[in-house]
Amino acid sequence: MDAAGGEQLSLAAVRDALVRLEDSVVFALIERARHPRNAAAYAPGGGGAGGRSLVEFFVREAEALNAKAGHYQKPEDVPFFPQGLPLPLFPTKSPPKVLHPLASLVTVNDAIWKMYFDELLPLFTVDGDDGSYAETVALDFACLQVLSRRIHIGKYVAEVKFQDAPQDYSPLIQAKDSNSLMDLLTFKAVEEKVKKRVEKKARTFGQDVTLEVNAGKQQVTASDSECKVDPTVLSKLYDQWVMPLTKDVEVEYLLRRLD
Ligand SMILES: C=C(O[C@@H]1C=C(C(=O)O)C=C[C@H]1O)C(=O)O
Repeated sequence: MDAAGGEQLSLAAVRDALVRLEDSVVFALIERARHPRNAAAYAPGGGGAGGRSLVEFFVREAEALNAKAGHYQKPEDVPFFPQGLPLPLFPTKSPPKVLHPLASLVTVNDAIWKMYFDELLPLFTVDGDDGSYAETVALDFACLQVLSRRIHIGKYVAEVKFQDAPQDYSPLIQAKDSNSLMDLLTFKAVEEKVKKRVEKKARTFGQDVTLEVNAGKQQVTASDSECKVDPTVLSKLYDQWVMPLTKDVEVEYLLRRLD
């Protein structure tokens, strides 16, 4: 992962990459929240799209285009519909081989897809239909991609943790003890900070910036209901789904690490 320092992996560098991606996650949700739910974009489509919903049609087509351009070569860039993706049409540079070769098999995208549409979308979009279906699904794709990237960076997190303490991880991997691996790789104090920081980022990035001077201050702090995305949704997203799924990726990667 270039963002984590090329072939030189460290937990600090990987965590830095995760912190920067929080900005992208918050902005992607803010953009999608400009439109209401637009349920028609998720309903089964007509014959022209093989009965698929607009969102599925869009993501499949967008991933095919991305693949032709050379995307999905890195272990953290995982397509939602990998079956039958076209090959790159242009030369690609192989990413540094810092992970175990089986890393490419690890994907939790099905769970991310289900979480995003069934749980998350209703929390940060309002009921309604503004007819902007094409924009809506493009914004959904942006949200899905950034969430997936963030979560699959868990492969690098797991590799660094393994390299830092092979003597602790190896017996658990050999025993296929997923629960103990999960306990070993979990840092509760880090998770608490992540939740607080994403909530703060949503509160900061989600305000309208004005130049009006109010009571001597350049910018009045918005209440949560005035923010473009409810900041508590961000901490819930990370607490209930993003961090648990990242840790699932870590465990899945580690279970293959000695193969
Ligand atoms: C990613 C890490 O592993 C776990 C998952 C975290 C996350 O997804 O943010 C945070 C702490 C750990 O419990 C990490 O240690 O940084």
